[in-house]
Amino acid sequence: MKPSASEYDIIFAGGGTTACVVAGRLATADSSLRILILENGRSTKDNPAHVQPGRFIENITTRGSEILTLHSSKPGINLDGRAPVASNANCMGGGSSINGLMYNRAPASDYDDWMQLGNPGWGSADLIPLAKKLETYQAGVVDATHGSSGPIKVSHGGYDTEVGKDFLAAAAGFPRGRSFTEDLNDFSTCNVYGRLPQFIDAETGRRSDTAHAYIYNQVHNENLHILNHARVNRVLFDEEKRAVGVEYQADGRDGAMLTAHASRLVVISAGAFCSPAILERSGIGARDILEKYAIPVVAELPGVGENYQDHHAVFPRYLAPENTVTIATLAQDKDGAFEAQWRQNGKGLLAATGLGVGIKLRPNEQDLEQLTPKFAARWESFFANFPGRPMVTICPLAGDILGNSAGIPIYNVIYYAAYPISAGYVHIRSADPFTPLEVESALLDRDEDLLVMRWAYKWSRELARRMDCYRGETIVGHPQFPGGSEAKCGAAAGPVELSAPEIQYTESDNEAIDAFHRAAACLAWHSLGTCAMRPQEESGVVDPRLNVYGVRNMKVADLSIAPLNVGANTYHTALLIGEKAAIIIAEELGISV
Ligand SMILES: Cc1cc2nc3c(=O)[nH]c(=O)nc-3n(C[C@H](O)[C@H](O)[C@H](O)COP(=O)(O)OP(=O)(O)OC[C@H]3O[C@@H](n4cnc5c(N)ncnc54)[C@H](O)[C@@H]3O)c2cc1C
Repeated sequence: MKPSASEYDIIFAGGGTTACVVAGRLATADSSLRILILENGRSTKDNPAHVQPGRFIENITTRGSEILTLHSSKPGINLDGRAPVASNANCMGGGSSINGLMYNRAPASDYDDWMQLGNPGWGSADLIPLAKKLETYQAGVVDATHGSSGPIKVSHGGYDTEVGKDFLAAAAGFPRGRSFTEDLNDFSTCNVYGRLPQFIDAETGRRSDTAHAYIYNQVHNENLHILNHARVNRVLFDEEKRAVGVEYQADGRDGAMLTAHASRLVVISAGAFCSPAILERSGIGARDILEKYAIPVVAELPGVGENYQDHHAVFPRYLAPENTVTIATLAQDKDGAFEAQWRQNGKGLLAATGLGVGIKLRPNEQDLEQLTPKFAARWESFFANFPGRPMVTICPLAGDILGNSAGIPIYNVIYYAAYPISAGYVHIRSADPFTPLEVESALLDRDEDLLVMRWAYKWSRELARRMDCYRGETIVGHPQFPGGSEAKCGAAAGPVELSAPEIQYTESDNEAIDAFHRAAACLAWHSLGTCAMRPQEESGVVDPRLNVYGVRNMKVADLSIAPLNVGANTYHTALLIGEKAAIIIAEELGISV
């Protein structure tokens, strides 16, 4: 699967999550198609760092890691001048090769909204059959939405943590009127607790990423070529604005600038940060940005790089008893028992993530009071008539997402806002592909977004302190409540009673929570929206067949095409976009996938 020539039928700029689905489906359908995938990062094939689920925190917390590209955003207006860091995966398989493996499907109404924006074929009725097609569901009943023979494996992994069990037990006793479900991922269920499956193969305990599921299993196909450490600079056009190939740099900054030719199609699939950047370097974008960097205008599309969205997340830290098994326990496995077990039967802590239960939470009337009248307009227009839409997702992690080096057992009770209102942008700062991008994250820019986080903090803490494993809060990783406040954080001997009264927060406490969020909220690695699939006159970049407006033979296929946010972790939506893109391209090639 090495490049043998510079002539191809289809070239993919980026070999991430979505690209692997599309390229893999097309290569399977027609092995005579000459396909080239140019991926900036390394190969992930059978690399334990990528295939062992338990190592995901290690992947994302290792400083200076080659598999994560960091983007320093502009200081946020609601963040006391803090400049949040956004990041994307930088390796074959993209996010699917390094992410937290959490299987979380968005509500059907999100895709129906996409369709109503002028995108026929992208509604839930079109996409749910693809959700079935792409998966082998090992986490419960195969039914109307879950599949049994797709390439992506979904299970509960190889190890259930006590932290997860404690969370569900606390939820059962927490008197706030939410029940339980067997399936949080049927595209409509919301506001109930349950298990959240993971992208893990139940039989092997391996991560189910798109590089292994769609590409690496096609070694027999000599027409499917992968080039790693190849950074796409720009797309090349003929005089009729037909994309005819790409210019890319191999092996880093000092590598040679090469070209590869595509006779049929160039697919940009470099993710929400890098796809708009490739478009801009190719002369597609807002005129003033292109002219600023002396890039000849090929197509004037002011929407390129705009509409950047993510989820806003916080990871409060709670203390657990000394022998609590968390993901950090893997580091203490000096005799290699976890490794041996994983190799023997795909079970144990290496076949787990420490995640696995949670709730997609919506406010009831009592909660809406806490959200104050400022939130009323947003509630009425976006949530009230869509019962499948969560306001936040809350889930415990047996471990510390920020890396727990001190050896103290820690668990997080993570919450993230499912639909922040704030939206930012991503643009180039130079025609040079190695210059860092200009990113405006808009994290918590809107006061309504801060209100949602305040509510989520209180809710998640009430659950956390009822968990059997609760031994109090760490001081760092929580609001600094004023002296004498009932809400003050610190170590505790054990959990409160399930029926204990909830903490009553004062106005000063609320201010402390907001200050904490300004200082600690972060982007959730769920970036999307920067090459939006919308009508061109509404700042659209691609049409419903993913064609870039104003040029020919060029499509975008990744999460950048999402016109609106989705209320769930985004791997699943990337899979749907990949399956849909494969069908669209196959139709145009006259083959079937
Ligand atoms: C740390 C992390 C944790 C996450 N956890 C979860 C989770 O638990 N559950 C969930 O559902 N989702 C999760 N996500 C989100 C999910 O994985 C992503 O949204 C999804 O994988 C994005 O898919 P994509 O195809 O849009 O982009 P990507 O998968 O990011 O693919 C883009 C690819 O393009 C490559 N590239 C970029 N620029 C160039 C260039 N110039 N030339 C060549 N190649 C280039 C990149 O290296 C990358 O491989 C997580 C993401 C991250 C990063």
